[in-house]
Amino acid sequence: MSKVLVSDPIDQAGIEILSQVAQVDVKTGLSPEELIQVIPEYDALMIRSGTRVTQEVIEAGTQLKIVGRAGVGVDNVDIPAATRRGVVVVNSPEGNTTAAAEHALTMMLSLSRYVPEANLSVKAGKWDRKSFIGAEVYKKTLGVVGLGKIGSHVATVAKALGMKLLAYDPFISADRAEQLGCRLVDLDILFQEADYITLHVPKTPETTNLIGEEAIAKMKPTARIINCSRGGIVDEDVLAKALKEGRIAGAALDVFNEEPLGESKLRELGKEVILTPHLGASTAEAQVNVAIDVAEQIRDVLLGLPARSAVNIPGLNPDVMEQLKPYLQLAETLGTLVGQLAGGRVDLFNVRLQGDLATAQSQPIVIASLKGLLSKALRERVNYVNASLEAKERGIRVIETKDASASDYSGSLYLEARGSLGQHSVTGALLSDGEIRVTNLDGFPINLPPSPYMLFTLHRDMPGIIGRLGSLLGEFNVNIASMQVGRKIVRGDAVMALSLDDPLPEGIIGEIQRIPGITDAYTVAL
Ligand SMILES: NC(=O)C1=CN([C@@H]2O[C@H](COP(=O)(O)OP(=O)(O)OC[C@H]3O[C@@H](n4cnc5c(N)ncnc54)[C@H](O)[C@@H]3O)[C@@H](O)[C@H]2O)C=CC1
Ligand SMILES: O=C(O)CCC(=O)C(=O)O
Repeated sequence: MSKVLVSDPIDQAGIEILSQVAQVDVKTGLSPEELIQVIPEYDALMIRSGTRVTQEVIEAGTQLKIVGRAGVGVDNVDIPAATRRGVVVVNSPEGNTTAAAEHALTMMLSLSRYVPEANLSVKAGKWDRKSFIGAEVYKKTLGVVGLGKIGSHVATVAKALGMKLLAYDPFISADRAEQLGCRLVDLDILFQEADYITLHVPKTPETTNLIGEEAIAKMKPTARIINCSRGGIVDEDVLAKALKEGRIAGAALDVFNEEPLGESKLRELGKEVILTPHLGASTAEAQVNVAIDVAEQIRDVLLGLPARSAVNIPGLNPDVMEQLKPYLQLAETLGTLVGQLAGGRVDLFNVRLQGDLATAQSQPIVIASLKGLLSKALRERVNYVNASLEAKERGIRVIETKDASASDYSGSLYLEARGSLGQHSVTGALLSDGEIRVTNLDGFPINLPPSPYMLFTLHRDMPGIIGRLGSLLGEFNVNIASMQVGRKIVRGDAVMALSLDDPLPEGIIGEIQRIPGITDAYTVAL
């Protein structure tokens, strides 16, 4: 039975799903050393933002197949290290969107009306109304930095509050911004015009210290900043100084460079600052959503099924994956076949989607073909996550093309590989019942269902060869399941493709190659 380690607090709904397929151990609060010590036992790791999944953790996790982040941000996981090791990393891209957006809006309104400080004052026995004269957000300008899922929800609600909206997001179209009632502007204009600036971006080299000295210098003295995205996007020392000097009016932060927040000048400030301990996703609803979403994906991956929100399998949209599943199997089978025909050290790999298949998204099919191509060399180490990276690191040049006109079947896949045994090609298609057929080998038309053991020969089309090969296999006690001959012209070059019930014994290939008329022979094990 698989074993899952849950190393951060996760809703019980997630634990129940995992328990259907695995032994689940909940061990929260592990030190980095303790995590490295226990991780070799586990097939899956489920985390929130508390656990850092470093390269050391990934490398120690020799059984690890999947890391599930019950939330959005995966900046606490070393994705390149996971990808290199073929470990799938999944998250819950939408489970806490509403919670995080509502927290940002709560921060904005609380900051405007000094709610936290006023509350403390009443609880301390005071009745001070003069110190808490706030500001209305109605008709004020909100600058949304990052108009993704959370930023869009914030914009929608802020619009209903009567705010004017500016947005900065280099990856969002002006049309999309307009639909949300936002004017898409440059960052400088947003900084200059906004009364409130709310950040909803991932932490990247471009967004690190986005709010620093230069940005603050452009802001109005009445500007207020809200950060419920990631620590480090705001330079905390610069912010504390600007607030102390009254260069901006306020800030509300949920996330920090170091968490838990240690010593910080921000703690010394008054009602103009609100600090919360990374509570954006902390609603009962969001925690159920993310736990279920991620636990289901871990369960599926442990059962050998694809994950719907893998962050390190590029471009594999879940719906597209579902439609393409039979073709992924075809691609992997043909990749394995052509990889063995071409031998090791493949340096060029052509993938051509033909006929109806030419309209499909090619990337998953290329990845599946590469997985097959590398399967002999890398065995179970190669998977959908690392196939492209492994191919790149081996110097394999991958060329993908599409040809809608070139197919006998409604859709087919052509793969060609150049390796130590020369250049070889295979074409394959799916029958109406989903069965795979190899329809062409090195330019020779055939019609062969793939089987675990196969033998291919290149020979002259002349009488007696098939008989001699059959007798030789018989002598070695190898049973032939099916056989196909492909030729372009009578008595010209031809290929023979045999499905075998048994693996070929050592040394037989040399004997096959010595049969007069046979110029080459290859074995393939799928
Ligand atoms: N405080 C909390 O508890 C929570 C924090 N988050 C964080 O909130 C952030 C946003 O999450 P989502 O909206 O779900 O992500 P998302 O991926 O839907 O949106 C992010 C947006 O940022 C944009 N973006 C990327 N680089 C940018 C740049 N240099 N400048 C401007 N825009 C840029 C992207 O185009 C995208 O539209 C993430 O950092 C996530 O980790 C998410 C959930 C809870
Ligand atoms: O797990 C949490 O509470 C943090 C959520 C978060 O920051 C995220 O989903 O990116």
